[in-house]
Amino acid sequence: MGKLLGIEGVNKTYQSGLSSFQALTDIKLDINRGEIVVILGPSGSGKSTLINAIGGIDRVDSGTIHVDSEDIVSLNDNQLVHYRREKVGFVFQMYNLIPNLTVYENIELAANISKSPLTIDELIDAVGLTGMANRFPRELSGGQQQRVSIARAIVRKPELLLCDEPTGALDSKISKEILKLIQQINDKYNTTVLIITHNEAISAMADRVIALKDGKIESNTINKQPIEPEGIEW
Ligand SMILES: Nc1ncnc2c1ncn2[C@@H]1O[C@H](COP(=O)(O)OP(=O)(O)OP(=O)(O)O)[C@@H](O)[C@H]1O
Repeated sequence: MGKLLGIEGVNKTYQSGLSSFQALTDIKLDINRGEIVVILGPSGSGKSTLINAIGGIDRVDSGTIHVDSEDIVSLNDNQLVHYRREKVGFVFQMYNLIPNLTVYENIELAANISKSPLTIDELIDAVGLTGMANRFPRELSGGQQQRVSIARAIVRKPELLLCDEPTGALDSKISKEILKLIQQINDKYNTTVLIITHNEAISAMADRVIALKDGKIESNTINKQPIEPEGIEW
């Protein structure tokens, strides 16, 4: 399998006015290529801060974050843009689709900044949206919108798919379908997947479960028998 991500000694403090808040403390974490990792923790535990640092959206104060052999902490802003375009796909709780673009065009926008994107029509089929290429986001259900956002995230074939509460706005049945799609993508493209959630049930489908508490890693557990998302007891 081999290591994809190596995090060492990462700290992050937010300043607001005169007060400061330490959101991440001495994070150390290795993740292998092709793993599905669930990052669990209560609100405020630092999950988004950690995933945003891994995705090159946000900067940390100290430490190293190696993706392949490159330490992204040492990259300048332009290099970081390049890193995000080449290696990272993001999925958020609220889909963040562009309302006046169709399904096809939302995905195309992301494809356009890649040298060799996946074929959009094939991808629309693969995420279960056959026949919906010309619909606008408002003509889709929440689950369907999340499928578009997943297609948009993977059209550039990223090594890392970072999902921040991907099922936070969906009911349990649709959530399982979305998690199933994420698992299929992991299988098909060997994409390494990080899923942030406060829903402990989702950890049943993970290869590795990281528990965060007060900005620290409380546990890092290998799940020897990950289950299919449809079997998750919500
Ligand atoms: N830009 C910011 N400025 C100041 N404090 C921040 C900022 N962003 C996050 N924080 C604080 O850092 C802590 C960790 O936030 P983070 O969003 O990483 O937590 P989380 O585990 O993702 O929480 P949630 O599940 O609610 O999204 C929180 O206490 C939050 O208030």
